[in-house]
Amino acid sequence: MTGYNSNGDVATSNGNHNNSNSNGTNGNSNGHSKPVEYTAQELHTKQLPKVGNFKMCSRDCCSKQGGANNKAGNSCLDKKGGGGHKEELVVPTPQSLLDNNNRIQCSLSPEEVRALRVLNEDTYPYEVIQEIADFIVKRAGIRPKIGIICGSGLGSLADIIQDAKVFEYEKIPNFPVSTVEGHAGKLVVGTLEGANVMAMQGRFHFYEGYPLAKCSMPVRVMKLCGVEYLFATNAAGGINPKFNVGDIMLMHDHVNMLGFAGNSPLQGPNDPRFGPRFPALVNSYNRDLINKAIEIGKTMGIESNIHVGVYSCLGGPTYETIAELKALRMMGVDAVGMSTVHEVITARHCDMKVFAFSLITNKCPIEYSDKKDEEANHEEVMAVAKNRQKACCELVSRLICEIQKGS
Ligand SMILES: O=P(O)(O)O[C@H]1O[C@H](CO)[C@@H](O)[C@H]1O
Ligand code: HPA
Repeated sequence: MTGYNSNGDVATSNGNHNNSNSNGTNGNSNGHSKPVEYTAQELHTKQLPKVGNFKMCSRDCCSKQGGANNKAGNSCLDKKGGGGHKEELVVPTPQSLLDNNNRIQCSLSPEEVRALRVLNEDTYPYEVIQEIADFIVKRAGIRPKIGIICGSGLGSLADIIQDAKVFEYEKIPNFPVSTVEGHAGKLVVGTLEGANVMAMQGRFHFYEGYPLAKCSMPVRVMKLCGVEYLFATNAAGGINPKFNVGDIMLMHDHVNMLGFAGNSPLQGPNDPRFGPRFPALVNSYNRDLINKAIEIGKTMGIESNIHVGVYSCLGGPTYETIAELKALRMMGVDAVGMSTVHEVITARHCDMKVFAFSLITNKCPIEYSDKKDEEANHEEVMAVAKNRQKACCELVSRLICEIQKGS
């Protein structure tokens, strides 16, 4: 296995991470050029290459180009050599990096190694998150105070932002990409009700294959951009039998099912620049904002559609079984989804104020039935979200207006 030790050095599974081969000399025994040398500091200071230019390389490919077995060193990994991918940044397969003694043999630059490391590691170093935040703030020209995460089909929450600067996730260095329908994959920065805001039109879910720390990494980006308030929204199934499709549940607590299974966005070494090792989560959902939202709901004439309740996040992408739904209800859960909790944990860890709500897009069945129309599906989720986007937008804008009045 290839990995990185705490110094940022490339290491192989046998723990050998020095830059010499079995003869104690540098590189080239298999045609790949000199092994990479870099310091941990270097890994954190260089501009990152664009992912779009990456091309995969395998040992076979190297062999064809005269790589692994070529004494002349004409590897496609060696950009100075006679390799086939000279013009491109090559992402090597792990095997192609190892010589016959299982030692790293390649000519990746420190920047390339760092980009690969960020791509492959579960957690993001503080410095990388700082770079992403700087990238956004510099181009947006403002420091946002409120961060919004748009739930499935609720991307219109970002469409009401004025003087918007839009960043596609793909064009933000080291940002993951959205893969779910109803999550456009854009970051929108601008103003709403006079407040500087940034909104994620598209969030990252565990079931997309991202580790939780990666799913909620944008919350840390928000923090380093200057965000003080996180507004997290989601589409969810209503478990509380009093909830109807189209209702809004203001989250006042959560049950972290992924946490029960030993998974947390805060797993791994803790960086105290973000927050403490053991953060408390009681009072995670700002009571003042919940009360204000209830008042706003009354003035909007939708008080009977507004509830306060407990959300639970499961890993997805399957919707829940009847037995799971019954268990969740017994645990006091009112609405269920596949997101938000890891974002809230990350936001509370770095001391952001949190407001979150679920749009109830479907009623979860609690009895076995053959009726197909009682089964949850993503098309229905998005259709309901589209129908209720006006109310959700109004709630969010008016709450931001209240925050602005108080500041
Ligand atoms: O939580 P959001 O992103 O709103 O999306 C919800 O809708 C999708 C399922 O229809 C899942 O991703 C679930 O989490
Ligand atoms: O019923 C649901 N279950 C899980 N996630 C969801 N997202 C929308 N509806 C649901």
